Amino acid sequence: MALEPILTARGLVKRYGRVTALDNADFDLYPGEILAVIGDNGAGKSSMIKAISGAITPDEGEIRLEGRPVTFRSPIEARKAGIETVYQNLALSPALSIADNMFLGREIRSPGVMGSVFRKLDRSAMEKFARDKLSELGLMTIQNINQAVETLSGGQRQGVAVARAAAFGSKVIILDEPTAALGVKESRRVLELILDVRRRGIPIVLISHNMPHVFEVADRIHIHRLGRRLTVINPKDYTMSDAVAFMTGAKVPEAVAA
Ligand SMILES: Nc1ncnc2c1ncn2[C@@H]1O[C@H](COP(=O)(O)OP(=O)(O)OP(=O)(O)O)[C@@H](O)[C@H]1O
Repeated sequence: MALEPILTARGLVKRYGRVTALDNADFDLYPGEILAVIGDNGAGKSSMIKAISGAITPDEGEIRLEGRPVTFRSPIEARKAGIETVYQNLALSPALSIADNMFLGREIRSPGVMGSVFRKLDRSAMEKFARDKLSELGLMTIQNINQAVETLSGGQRQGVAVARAAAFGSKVIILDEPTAALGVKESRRVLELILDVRRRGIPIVLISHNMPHVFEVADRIHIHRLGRRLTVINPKDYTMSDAVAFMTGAKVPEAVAA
């Protein structure tokens, strides 16, 4: 295991009225790893990820990126710090092209006054960047980057979203159920993409209910239960049914029982 975690959370609390979504939750992500986050419905996985990615502000607790305390007031602030999140609903704009989608909200402007004053986009620079990023990740099966995203398959869309995250997420990529809506072949492609991203040295947080996918790619599995981290397991040491039993409370991991 690498030395120091790149991203940590300690004692996160988030209440919605009388519901406690996060109840003293801890989290650690190490450099270069794929960390799966699993848990029953309502366990607080999304709330934890939202806190880490700036989508909600926790009531209590501390988040550190590379050892330094951070407070994200919005997802944009988290992104600026290098944390990219791909949500299940993707936030791609179907009618726009692949290249445009790669740059939503951070378009490259033309040099000089045309860009700074007239906000003219540097299309060729954006297309080149999109093509480079997609081919780096082996996604150039998408032939035409000026193609509208609505003409792509679900797996290709997920690919564009992951490529975008990988292109800009300089430090951490968070994927929320990236294979949930996909068929077998497309899921496979996305899993390969996740492994490619890890090979390039970027750590990934993978929230998933799909145990085979989790066990296939994760280096460690964070099990969330009743608003907090129950334990972290190595997928080599446990079976999928152990993981599900821990998640639902049917079994208690030895470390926790002790
Ligand atoms: N905006 C909100 N308002 C009120 N309650 C909320 C809100 N967001 C989450 N909750 C509640 O907080 C708890 C944790 O929800 P969260 O979405 O974090 O769980 P989850 O583990 O991601 O679940 P799932 O796997 O079903 O997506 C749930 O009881 C949920 O109903």
